[in-house]
Amino acid sequence: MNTNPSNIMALTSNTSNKKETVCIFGTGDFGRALGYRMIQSGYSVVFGSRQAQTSSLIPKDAEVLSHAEAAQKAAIIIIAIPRQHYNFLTPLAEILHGKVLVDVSNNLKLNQYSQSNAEYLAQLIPGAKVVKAFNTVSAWALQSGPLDASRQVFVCGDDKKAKQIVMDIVRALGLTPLDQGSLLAAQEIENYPLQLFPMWKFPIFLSLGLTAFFFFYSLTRDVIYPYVYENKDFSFFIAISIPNRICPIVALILLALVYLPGVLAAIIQLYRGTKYSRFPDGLDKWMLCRKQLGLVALAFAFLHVLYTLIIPIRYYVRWRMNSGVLSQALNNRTDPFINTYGWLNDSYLALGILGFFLFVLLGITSLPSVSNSVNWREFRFVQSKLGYLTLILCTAHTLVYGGKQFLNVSSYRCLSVILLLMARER
Ligand SMILES: NC(=O)C1=CN([C@@H]2O[C@H](COP(=O)(O)OP(=O)(O)OC[C@H]3O[C@@H](n4cnc5c(N)ncnc54)[C@H](OP(=O)(O)O)[C@@H]3O)[C@@H](O)[C@H]2O)C=CC1
Ligand SMILES: [Cu+2]
Repeated sequence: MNTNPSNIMALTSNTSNKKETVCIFGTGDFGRALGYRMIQSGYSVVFGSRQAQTSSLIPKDAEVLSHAEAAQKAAIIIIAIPRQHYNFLTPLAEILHGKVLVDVSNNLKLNQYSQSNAEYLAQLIPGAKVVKAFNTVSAWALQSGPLDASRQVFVCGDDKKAKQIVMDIVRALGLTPLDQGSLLAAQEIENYPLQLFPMWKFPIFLSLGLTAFFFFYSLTRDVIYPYVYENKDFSFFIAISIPNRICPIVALILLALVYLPGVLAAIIQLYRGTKYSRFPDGLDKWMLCRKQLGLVALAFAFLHVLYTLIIPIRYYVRWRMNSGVLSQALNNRTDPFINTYGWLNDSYLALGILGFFLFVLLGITSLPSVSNSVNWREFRFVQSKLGYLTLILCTAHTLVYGGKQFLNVSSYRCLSVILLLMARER
């Protein structure tokens, strides 16, 4: 066993170009990819395999030995073998005693086993120091260079020193280790690769739901009602007018939902009189996907801006403007200039511009490369103070636009269409 400080020194110092020997059990896709990458980074690699023969696929600078022989050559052993074959390790328990065992395995289903693979390994070889790592990088990403995929490697383990050694290897391979704590975190780490955009699911489904709701609401109000009661065909509203009504509303609701859980959490903390208790599960998950909620909201706000910018070139708008001018001319009348309208219109546009500007600023500061360059206090300042200001500006923008008229007309129109439908049913 040689996990003494001199070894750790050798691993961390960049001046020694020959780093220590690492053993990899299993010459499958992942074992080979990892071995290849390690050799490139200056490590000596020994493979432990069932057949001690070199195939052309195995990196040529690596030795291939039996499991027992290979294990004796290194203090760190990476187990690149699926969990269901782990029991072949039991006879090797004596050789593996005191060594750092790195579990890289993944499962096929979420929570496939009650115990995480890494904990199972630790239980099989009680004398070894098990560290979970590398399961979130693919063999493909390792071979094609780290820039192509996520560089983050989640690491967890009960032995601090062992974890440190593994994190240094991760760094030497050009990846970014993220310490996730003790081996208890392994279950969660093993579930990561099986999840599909876990943080995006809720924001995306929510925005789709809201979009559908407001679409039918606006359809009833602006297309079906005029068609039924005034026999006017405004179906072309579906292309721009209705989307441009949906986008700001959904953006505003989502943005409000970014800040609502923080308020709820504060209320819960005040009510409970302590901040040292867990939040309800739903609130916890909601808090965790706030960034994604905010980014989806920003996308909707962006669409709203685009839809608004093209208003002057729309045929319908130009036609309405022209016919307004014509009817004034024909009736020999001039509409007076109303100062209040000037103020209302300009202030609602100004609020919208400022709100959108701050919204974009919020989005930019949530990018990892930007948020890494500011400290926690600065980040908090931008994300909370600026966030609330954005929310206020955007809400004011919407209200000045004519929330009152909008709601009155809408509810009246929607209700009458619904009543008509019900009457038809009978
Ligand atoms: N492929 C990938 O992109 C990733 C894989 N992983 C994990 O890495 C591990 C290996 O995956 P991968 O390389 O793709 O799988 P492979 O099927 O390609 O290789 C598995 C290797 O395990 C060894 N093995 C198989 N059966 C036994 C057994 N009964 N006893 C002893 N050794 C056995 C074999 O090596 P040998 O013939 O040399 O004995 C075999 O090559 C898995 O746990 C997987 O979840 C994690 C992240 C990404
Ligand atoms: Cu607007």
